[in-house]
Amino acid sequence: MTLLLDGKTLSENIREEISKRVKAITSKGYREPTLAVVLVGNDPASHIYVRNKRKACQKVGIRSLFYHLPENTTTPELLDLIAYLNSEEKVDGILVQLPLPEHISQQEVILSVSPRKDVDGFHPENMGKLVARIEGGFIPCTPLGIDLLLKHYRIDPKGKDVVIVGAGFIVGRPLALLMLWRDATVSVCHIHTKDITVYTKKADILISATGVPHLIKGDMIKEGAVVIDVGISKLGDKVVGDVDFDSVKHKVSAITPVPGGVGPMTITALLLNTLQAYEQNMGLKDVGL
Ligand SMILES: Nc1nc2c(c(=O)[nH]1)N[C@@H](CN(C=O)c1ccc(C(=O)N[C@@H](CCC(=O)O)C(=O)O)cc1)CN2
Ligand SMILES: [Mg+2]
Repeated sequence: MTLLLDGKTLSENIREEISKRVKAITSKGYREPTLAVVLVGNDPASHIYVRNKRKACQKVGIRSLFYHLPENTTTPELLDLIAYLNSEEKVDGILVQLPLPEHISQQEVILSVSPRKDVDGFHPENMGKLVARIEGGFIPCTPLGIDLLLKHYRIDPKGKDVVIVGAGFIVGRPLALLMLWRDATVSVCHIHTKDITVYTKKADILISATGVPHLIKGDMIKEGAVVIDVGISKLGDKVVGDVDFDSVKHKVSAITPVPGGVGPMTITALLLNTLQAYEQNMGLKDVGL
């Protein structure tokens, strides 16, 4: 029997808990948590993700402020906005949707967000905490969502061979650090890997985050492996992942669907990070809340 790792239902349950926590705090007279969402340009997928994030915020009682800047925004203009949001006491979290237009320096933008408001966990201070295994930083949303999904289904990466396909900044690299934190033996494959099948075939837990539709086929996988599919691509009208679900599903012990697996967990992790930013900003733990 193959276990379907249902990120949609788990997300709904966690969001319910977040909503209860927000209600409990605001009913004591505290203001609501606030997330500033920044979108530059008109990438259609980014528009959808931002809309979904804002809807999710609204449902759990997090206020979201939306800053939609034109495609031709310059790096200094964007940095000015971020400096303002950093200084605003009532803004707990700042999220700059990626990818940014080519002419904007992603590096400068990431460095400019205050580490205490960096709910995406992209600032080097937060990435550094991931390297050093220091609690209390922000963990990037997709890696955190995957970690929560594995925990929920009692899949412990400790001592396992975890193979990550894709070494991107948003998922692959921070996920490798998080899986090391969880005591897994981690391999990361990328565009220059000679033969990814050598690695995928030995994975106890295989996580693919490439955006190449149906890259991972059944004959590339070890019998009984756990497969986590981070990819989201369009094939015609269908949303598909990196994993060729039909050829893989009978061979594995557990697998995430696309949609409804990692995607919703990414947004749930953002809500959790925003709640964490709010609680730290308001000093709620100091007053016993
Ligand atoms: N600042 C950030 N930018 C980006 C991030 C991020 O974490 N922070 N991640 C990705 C995109 N992303 C969130 O921003 C994201 C992608 C997909 C989903 C999702 O729920 N997917 C659905 C399917 C969606 C569909 O039908 O098209 C699913 O898997 O069920 C959520 C978030 C890049 N940018
Ligand atoms: Mg999914």
